[in-house]
Amino acid sequence: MSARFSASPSSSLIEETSCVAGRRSANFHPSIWGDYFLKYASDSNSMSYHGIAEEQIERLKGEVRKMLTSAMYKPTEKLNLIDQIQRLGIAYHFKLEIEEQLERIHRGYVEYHYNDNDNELHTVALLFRLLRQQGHHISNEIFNKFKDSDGDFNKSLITDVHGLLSLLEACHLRYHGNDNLEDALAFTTTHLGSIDKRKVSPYLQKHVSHALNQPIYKGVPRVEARHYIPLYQEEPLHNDVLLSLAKLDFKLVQEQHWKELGNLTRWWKGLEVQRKFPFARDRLVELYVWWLGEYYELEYKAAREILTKLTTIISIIDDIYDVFGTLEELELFTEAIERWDVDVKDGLPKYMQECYKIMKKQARAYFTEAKWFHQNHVPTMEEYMPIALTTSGVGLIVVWSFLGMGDIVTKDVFDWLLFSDPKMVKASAVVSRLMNDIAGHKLEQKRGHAASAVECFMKQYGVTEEEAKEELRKQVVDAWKDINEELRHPTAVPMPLLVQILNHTRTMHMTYDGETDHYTHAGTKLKEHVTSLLVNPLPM
Ligand SMILES: CC(C)=CCC/C(C)=C/COP(=O)(O)OP(=O)(O)O
Repeated sequence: MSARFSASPSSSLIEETSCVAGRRSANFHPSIWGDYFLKYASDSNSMSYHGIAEEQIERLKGEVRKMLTSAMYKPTEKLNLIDQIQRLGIAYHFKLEIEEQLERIHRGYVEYHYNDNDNELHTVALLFRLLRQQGHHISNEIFNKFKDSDGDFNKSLITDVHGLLSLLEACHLRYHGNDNLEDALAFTTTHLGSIDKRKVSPYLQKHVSHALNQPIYKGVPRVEARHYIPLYQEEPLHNDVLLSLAKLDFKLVQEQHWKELGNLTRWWKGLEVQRKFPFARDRLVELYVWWLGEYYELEYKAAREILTKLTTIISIIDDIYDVFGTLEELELFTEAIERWDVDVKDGLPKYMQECYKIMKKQARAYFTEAKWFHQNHVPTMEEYMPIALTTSGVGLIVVWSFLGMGDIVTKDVFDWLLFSDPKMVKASAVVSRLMNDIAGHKLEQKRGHAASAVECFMKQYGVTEEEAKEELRKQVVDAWKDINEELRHPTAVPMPLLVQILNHTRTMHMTYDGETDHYTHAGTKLKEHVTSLLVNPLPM
């Protein structure tokens, strides 16, 4: 007999349901943060640090703007300046200036081939990375001049640690068929992994060991800025203006984040989630940090709030389908969602109707996975992937994340998103789903979970777990190449929106990198990110 949900859930609901035979429990660890951030909740708009820092920040911004536009700097110096500004997390203040400077540098490169005589690996690799990142066309053949007559990268480069580091970072922007960058990735990884520490400064050593684990292009911008600011301070030739601006800006924005998270904690407590859904993951803070990964700027306050609230609810729904609900309950629940009226009488705009449909599609996909589990069915990859890409939640998240982005999100953008099956969104979903499946495989199978891509692949192709994971990792690499290609001009929709999807992919990559699902088991990597972004002060 299955339990019935009452209109107002109470603790008796759980007592009633917990005795149902066959119901699983995942024993998710409780919230790590509890009420920690409640102390920051506030209805007032004032921020104590704001007044002190704002004037200083404006002055420093003016100085940086002058540096960026000054004719005194050579293109190479400008590239280094832009790289530092981006790594320090302050590029959003200089979007137009950076765009204009890179445009000029690109023109110089295309029309005057100014770079052809540049044999410094660092400069060439930085030029390549910054231009591709901005959507400009630049061929990977630019690196062929660093190869010898056998087609291998020149052995003399091995001692150029700075150059190798920049080449490694550039490799992550490769497209399909950029074979020399595949070689470059192997070459740089091998040689950077065995550098002679006596010959390299401690600053450069730290930089190298970080880049080997976390390439800048795939890193979450706010997390990387928090890592880079203190590291940049150790760089003997650092620029004081950039450093001061980065620190002040980080602190000012952090104060806003504290307040948002304080208010979200208050909202979350009011929902009494722990009492009503004790079986579910309580991950408000982790989700908030995910969405800081998408946008951390002050202007996206409302967007972060929308995303955090909606995804805390989706996370509970995910646990109802994946863990707690019995098949009969899940059927009732899915039918109830299906009954949501899309054709509301007064006529919702079409894109809003689509939001309903997406939510229904999500519930249907969760239900399909639940049925597979209850029927012990291991689908083929062809059967599995369309459903699993939906349950990755990327389609849903991209729609929700665009809602708070203001006027840049036009009707055409929603048409592209909802009706054209965009390659960028699909590739992002592939990265999220496959990395999630690889990371969660062992523990999910132990507690009982629908088959993941790892099992589907093993069964269909008769291979071992390691072989399946290896193949799925290759598919992740290919999906990243799709993403890189979609960022080329002319882009399907304005670049900031694609960067938003890129940021989502980066956040998922960070969460599911390796063999642990860091969202479910939030006590290690994600806890470190919460601590560094929202608890530990940035040394001033
Ligand atoms: C991107 C979205 C929708 C975020 C909301 C929270 C959520 C459901 C996270 C994924 O959990 P999981 O790692 O258990 O995922 P799954 O159950 O799909 O494996």
